Amino acid sequence: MEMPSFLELLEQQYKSQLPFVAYRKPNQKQVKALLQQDDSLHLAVDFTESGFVFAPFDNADQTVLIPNETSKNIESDFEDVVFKHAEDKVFEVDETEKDRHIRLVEKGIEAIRTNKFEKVVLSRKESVAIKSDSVFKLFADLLASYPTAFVYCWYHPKVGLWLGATPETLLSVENKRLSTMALAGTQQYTGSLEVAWGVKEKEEQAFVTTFISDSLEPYVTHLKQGNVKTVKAGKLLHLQTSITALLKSSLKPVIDALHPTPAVCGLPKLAAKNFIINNENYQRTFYTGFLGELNLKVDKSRNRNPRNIENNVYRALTNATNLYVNLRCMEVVGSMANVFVGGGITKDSHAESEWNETVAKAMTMKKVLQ
Ligand SMILES: C=C(O[C@@H]1C=C(C(=O)O)C=C[C@H]1O)C(=O)O
Repeated sequence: MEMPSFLELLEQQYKSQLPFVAYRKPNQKQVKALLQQDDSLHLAVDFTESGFVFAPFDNADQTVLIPNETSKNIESDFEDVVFKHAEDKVFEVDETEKDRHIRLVEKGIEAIRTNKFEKVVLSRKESVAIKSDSVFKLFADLLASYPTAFVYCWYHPKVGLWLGATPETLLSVENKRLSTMALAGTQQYTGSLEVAWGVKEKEEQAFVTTFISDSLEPYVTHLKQGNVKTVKAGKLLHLQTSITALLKSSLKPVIDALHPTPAVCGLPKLAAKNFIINNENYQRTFYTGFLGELNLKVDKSRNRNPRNIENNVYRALTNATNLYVNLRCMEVVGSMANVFVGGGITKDSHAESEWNETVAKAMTMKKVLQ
């Protein structure tokens, strides 16, 4: 399907107030969408379901599912339209918000120094006016601006409308092959990937790697960790370690063990999570939750020519799950967008730098909103 017709179908679905998700996986051209045919709220309960999941930060809350079988599947190759952005606009600093975030970070550092936990990820929400006349233009702009991210637009009339371009995989499983990543540590990209990292960034990223490997251990075999490398996400750089393994259990216990990882919550998990819930002055809802394909059947046969009968007999249907952490995202409410941003706090954090980091992260979404 051509991109304009694809976007038109999404627009019709949205106008009819019916749930849908449109998404493109990192470094791919193909944009897919699931269009639900009624407005019921389906839930993923044990992760044996098939469809697209949208899970909140707090795993005590419900995970929404757009079921695969009963939804209409459409896809299109994204044509790279060039979007003209004004030179990065300088947004005015909201001094009240800055003070509030700095006080929150200082409280976090204090809690770490008095041994309440080792790391906590603290975040805030910022409301920004939407200049664009269509959310689908925003979506297309995100697709064009962030080719290496998982880019999505998700809607349910009973939940809301979210868009994002996340650099972080929570978990990918194809048949039994599992891959994930430990992503943390942030600095601005200034033209090179050859950069030095401070002790604070190296330590906070190492916390995430250790946690992920330890959490996976009971459920996998052949666990392997790659080297730590620098990766680019929009105008930011992060430290990343790839982790692979063979899954020997079902999905649910693995997801429960991983989510929320110390990349978005902290360590130990429960103490950090309680601190976040009691001290951030807003509800994260789906920010730092996860989203993506759950148990979708993908055709992995090498020869896709339908006339090649021999190959089709051996068509390899793979069961694939590809989940991403909901970062660099926004919730659209009327003509405003709530942009969500946070950063990892350790004993070596400086509150002012942490504020600046959230300002830089907010630009990922603000760039398409300006
Ligand atoms: C919490 C966010 O990002 C996470 C925190 C990072 C950090 O603290 O350096 C880096 C990448 C993400 O794992 C966010 O983008 O809001």
